[in-house]
Amino acid sequence: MKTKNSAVTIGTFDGVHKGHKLLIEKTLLAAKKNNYKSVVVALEKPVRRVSGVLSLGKEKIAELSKFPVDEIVVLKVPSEILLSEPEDFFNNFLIKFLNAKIILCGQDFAFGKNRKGSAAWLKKQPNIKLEIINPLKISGKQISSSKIRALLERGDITGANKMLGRNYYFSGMPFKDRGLGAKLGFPTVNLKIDADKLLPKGVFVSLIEQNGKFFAAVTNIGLRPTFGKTDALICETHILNFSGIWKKSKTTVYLLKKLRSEKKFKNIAELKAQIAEDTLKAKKYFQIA
Ligand SMILES: Cc1cc2nc3c(=O)[nH]c(=O)nc-3n(C[C@H](O)[C@H](O)[C@H](O)COP(=O)(O)O)c2cc1C
Ligand SMILES: Nc1ncnc2c1ncn2[C@@H]1O[C@H](COP(=O)(O)OP(=O)(O)O)[C@@H](O)[C@H]1O
Repeated sequence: MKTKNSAVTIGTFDGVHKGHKLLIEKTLLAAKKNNYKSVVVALEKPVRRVSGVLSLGKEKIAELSKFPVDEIVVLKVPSEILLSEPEDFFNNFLIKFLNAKIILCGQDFAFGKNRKGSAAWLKKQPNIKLEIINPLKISGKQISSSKIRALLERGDITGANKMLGRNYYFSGMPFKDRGLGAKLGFPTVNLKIDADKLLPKGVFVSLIEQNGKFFAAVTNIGLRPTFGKTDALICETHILNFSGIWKKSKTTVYLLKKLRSEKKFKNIAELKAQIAEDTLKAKKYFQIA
């Protein structure tokens, strides 16, 4: 049986940012106008090595599922289909499998061996309409996943959130650490986060969520240099006005604003005073006492 014709958008969609949103909305519109089904083809992760991803596979699917698209297809990276000649990908996957009639993509999208299947290449193929979407700009700056990654690496969470059109988040399971936080007067929820996820360093105003419940908080992402530097980045969150027990189930942290960079303090008293100040600033941000 022949499946319904489709309007297809293809991309890596790392972060599912505001530019991606525009691309998906245009795909939905094209599908509606022509009575086609709407399809998003997303690469599981960037083909080229990156310092960390904005969205892990599951997060990407969750973000893409917020749009009323008919179908989401996730392609493994690397996969045979992505490494094949662009003709194979085009004929077997896009035309025969998806019945694509319209393809929408960003200027720089390319698939197939040696990135031969570029937008220019697609334009030359018969029986297909190609719509290239110009990159969306914010205050004159082009939105892109690599730009957002660079902003996060600089700790510019405000800039990154603007381009994402949402607050940057990450999830993990809480784990028990050395118990120093409570002794310090600031207990923290420590999260184990997938090593592929990009984490900005610093102290942030944040929201912490578990089972749909959100709490105002402060989060430190760093190496804790004052207490004997750790090898890998640690992520710890002190919840404002909370003194219960945080359950050992999936927890998500949303970063709202950077307060400062992490630093090595001369002694515990100085670190304690600084965390007290961070906490006060976060309370002011949320307008809570
Ligand atoms: C808001 C906040 C800011 C922090 N800032 C720093 C910092 O600048 N330098 C540092 O060495 N540790 C910092 N820490 C980490 C503390 O050293 C950490 O909470 C303490 O070591 C507790 O460790 P534990 O998880 O083993 O109990 C910060 C923690 C929080 C919650
Ligand atoms: N305000 C709070 N913010 C974060 N965790 C809190 C808070 N109040 C109580 N807790 C509890 O304290 C635990 C962390 O205590 P802490 O001494 O920092 O231990 P750890 O060494 O595991 O970081 C949390 O897992 C949580 O159950």
